Amino acid sequence: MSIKHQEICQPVAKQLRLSMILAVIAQGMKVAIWLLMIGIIHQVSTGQFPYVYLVALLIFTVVYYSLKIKSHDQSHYAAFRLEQILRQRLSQKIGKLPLGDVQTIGSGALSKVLIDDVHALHTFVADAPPLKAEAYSTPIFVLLALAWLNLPFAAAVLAFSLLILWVLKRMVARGQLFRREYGLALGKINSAIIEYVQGMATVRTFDAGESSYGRFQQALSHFSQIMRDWLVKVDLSTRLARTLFTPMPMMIFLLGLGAILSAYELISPFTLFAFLVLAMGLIETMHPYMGLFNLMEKARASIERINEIEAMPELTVSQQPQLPEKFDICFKQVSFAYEKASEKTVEKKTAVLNGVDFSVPQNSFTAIIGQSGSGKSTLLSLLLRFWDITQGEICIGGVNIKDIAPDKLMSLCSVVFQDNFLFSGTIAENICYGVENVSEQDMIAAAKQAYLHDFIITLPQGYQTPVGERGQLLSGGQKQRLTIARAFLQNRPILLLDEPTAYSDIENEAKLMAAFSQLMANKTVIMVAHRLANIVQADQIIYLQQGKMVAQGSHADLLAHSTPYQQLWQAYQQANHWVLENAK
Ligand SMILES: Nc1ncnc2c1ncn2[C@@H]1O[C@H](COP(=O)(O)OP(=O)(O)OP(=O)(O)O)[C@@H](O)[C@H]1O
Repeated sequence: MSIKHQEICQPVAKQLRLSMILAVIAQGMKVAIWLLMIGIIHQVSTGQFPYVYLVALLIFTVVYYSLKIKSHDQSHYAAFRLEQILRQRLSQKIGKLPLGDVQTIGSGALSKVLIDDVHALHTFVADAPPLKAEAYSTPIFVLLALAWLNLPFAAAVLAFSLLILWVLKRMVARGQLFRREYGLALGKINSAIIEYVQGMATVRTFDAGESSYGRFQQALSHFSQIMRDWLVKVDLSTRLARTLFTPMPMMIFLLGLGAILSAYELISPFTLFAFLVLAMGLIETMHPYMGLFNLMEKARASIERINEIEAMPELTVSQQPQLPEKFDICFKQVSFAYEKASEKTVEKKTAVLNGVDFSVPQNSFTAIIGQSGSGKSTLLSLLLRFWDITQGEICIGGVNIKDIAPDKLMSLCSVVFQDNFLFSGTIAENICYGVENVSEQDMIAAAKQAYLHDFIITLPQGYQTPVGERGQLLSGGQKQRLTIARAFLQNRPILLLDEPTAYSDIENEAKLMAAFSQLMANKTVIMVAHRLANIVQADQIIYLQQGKMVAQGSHADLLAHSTPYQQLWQAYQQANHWVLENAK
């Protein structure tokens, strides 16, 4: 096992070592059993009854199988333990990563690591240690036994075995090259299938599946091409090596050499027979080596993916965390750029926010407006430390958010996003999520405040209705109002709203805004909004354009002094007028 394997198996290293020691002793027993069998035939051929040999054979066989089973038990138990340890370690690690990184990797890829890769490692850890012990120790035992029988003949067998190993190594190297290409081609097919199946609704609506299906077809023919190339380039050497790995070539070699040596009376016919039996065993022990190699190759990619996650930088946590006593918010010269894999250097990264500087007094209402992509949602993500800012400082109550423990920071903020994640529990569980000891009365009151109660009571199971996986049984607006009900229950000092009326119709929007004004009372509120009508009441409006602040002030201030805002307001009025005119 390579260094990488050893590192990842460290938590169960002791148990794996025990498994290997037991496997080595078992293999020693196995060679002893072969020697006993040869001895029995020798005694029978000389007219003696091999009492002692038979008893010894029986005992050795029982011990051999017991050790072998014990060795496999140890490695399998270790594999189960390691699987559990790795899943715990990885989920703890994911919990400490910046949320933005978690979103970038994606839930699909992360669950693949936690489920498939950890499972692949289980198979490797369960089977590789005994195989490794067998593959390396048996040839040594066999060669020692051969050397004991006849040293020069044993040296010849060793030379022939090394030749076979050399051929095998060459084959492995060629196979390795192919394996990489094979992996890449298989990856392409997989993503083409996932894209085709997951995006089925879009695929059917827009191109009747032709272009997506075309991509899948392309990946498939690329894969077939690689397989054809493999047949031409690699298959010949594979078959050659497989042939060498059968007992036949070794048998021919031994019989040829043995015939010559016994013609010169250098070995007896019985020694030749003993060599034939033992050398067959030697060939047999090389098979686990091939199995081991296959296992290692399969585990390698999984180990790399697990290591990648374990090596990711965690959200930095202050050694002396502080808890703010006030809840005003301050963005000081904040700049930020998303790090993309293709843009490793800071210079190359495109800034999403550039020198943003504003304060939100405690219990006031600040609205963030701006064109799509101007960085409004990013601003909220930065306050929650989904990502850490590149330059500047964000403070709550004068405390830098990096000095607030991440869980405490979260406990200060209620968040209502455009796309709200729900757990696959009931409506009641989702409303009360993250809030302890909620009475039914309080929960219903919160649902009423969020204009959700009337809908819930129309459902046959009421508050106990399951919301489905990720809340898919509820509409976008219902999900959003459920999150608003949760925010009512949480009653945290800071409220962050990202397009809170995105899913509502005109009637509900008015109701929601009324609900929000209740929710916002005595809280520091930042609301990202597209609909300007909802924010004319804001104490302060921040207008972002391409990551820069172009205006700051109340609606009245901005209308009086900010040209960009005046233009925006005019455009908004015209659009509303146009909607009303056309609706008549
Ligand atoms: N996770 C991410 N990784 C890389 N780039 C991102 C990520 N999220 C957003 N961006 C980019 O950052 C810029 C700002 O995005 P952001 O979502 O903050 O804008 P926004 O003003 O909220 O837009 P909208 O009004 O459309 O929601 C966009 O150019 C977007 O492409």
